[in-house]
Amino acid sequence: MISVEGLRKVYRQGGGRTAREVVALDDVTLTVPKGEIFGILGRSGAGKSTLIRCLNLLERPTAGRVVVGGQDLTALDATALRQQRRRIGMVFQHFHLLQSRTVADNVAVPLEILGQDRAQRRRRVAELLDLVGLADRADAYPGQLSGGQKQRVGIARALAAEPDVLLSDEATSALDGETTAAILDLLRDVNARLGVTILMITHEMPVVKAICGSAALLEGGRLVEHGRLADLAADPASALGRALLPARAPMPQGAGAGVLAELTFVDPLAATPLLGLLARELSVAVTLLGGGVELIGGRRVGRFQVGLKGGGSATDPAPILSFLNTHGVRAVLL
Ligand SMILES: Nc1ncnc2c1ncn2[C@@H]1O[C@H](COP(=O)(O)OP(=O)(O)OP(=O)(O)O)[C@@H](O)[C@H]1O
Repeated sequence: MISVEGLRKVYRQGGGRTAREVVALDDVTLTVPKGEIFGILGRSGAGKSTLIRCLNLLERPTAGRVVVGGQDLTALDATALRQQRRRIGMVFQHFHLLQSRTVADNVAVPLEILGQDRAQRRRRVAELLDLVGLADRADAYPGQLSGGQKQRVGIARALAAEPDVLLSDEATSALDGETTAAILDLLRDVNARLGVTILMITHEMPVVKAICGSAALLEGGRLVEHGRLADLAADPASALGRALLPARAPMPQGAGAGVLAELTFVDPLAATPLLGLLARELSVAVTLLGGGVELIGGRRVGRFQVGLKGGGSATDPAPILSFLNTHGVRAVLL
């Protein structure tokens, strides 16, 4: 649904002699499949907002292509671009609602731009407010709403023109924990019911963990990693994976437990018999020292710290690690 190829954005900051160039995006290449909820993580200044503004061409990239639904946005003239932008809805951190308009009239803005008549607009607005759970607040003004309700209006407005893609720029960053969870539930529901592809920009890992199937990490304008959440979490070398499944409390010293290792696997139920196999085939005793199982990207991912003893492990753990790795368990020595 979204394909970004070699995206580069260079800003000029300052003027005259002190002018300097800032590379906000550097050769970013990314594909987001239809129906996916995709998270873009990164610290402040990593280039997240620039990426989202380049995705709908609010900002023109210095180089590279942005293809949405098969249409190369970077190749379009202004009129064609306005048409295509309707396929992309935007949700903002600070909502950007018109304070002098009611909830219903805020949601109707994109429909007015589309030229729909009053009856069509009224029908569609009622549908949208129902979808976001605000049917009873149609005549309220934004100033009379809570933050979570304002964001529901923002989401209804973003969906009004039936977009294929929703771009969410820190949509929950101004909300408390409970409200964040409710808004994420709503976005998940919108994704499941309408099939809208959602790209979420956030600096909060819990947001990604709660809702995304895949994610990417931006650092200094470069995309340093991306993939499916469960695969990232199962990869001990992945920075995103480490953040998804951080180390637990300090591990107790496994006195007499043998060589210490960390085992990571997707779907622990399928992997568990392997520990029995280790005992039978390599005569290795496995002592469980720590770890746990979490639901990440809709899949169960386990990470356990273990002691491995016997089977020659005291001197050479390589055969055990290689046995585990060939059976789909990522095993590293601690
Ligand atoms: N309009 C602009 N003019 C000049 N430089 C800019 C402009 N917009 C962004 N930048 C610079 O580009 C870099 C990336 O900024 P961007 O706002 O995309 O980061 P971000 O990851 O969204 O950060 P935050 O989470 O703080 O919003 C920063 O160094 C920033 O100073």
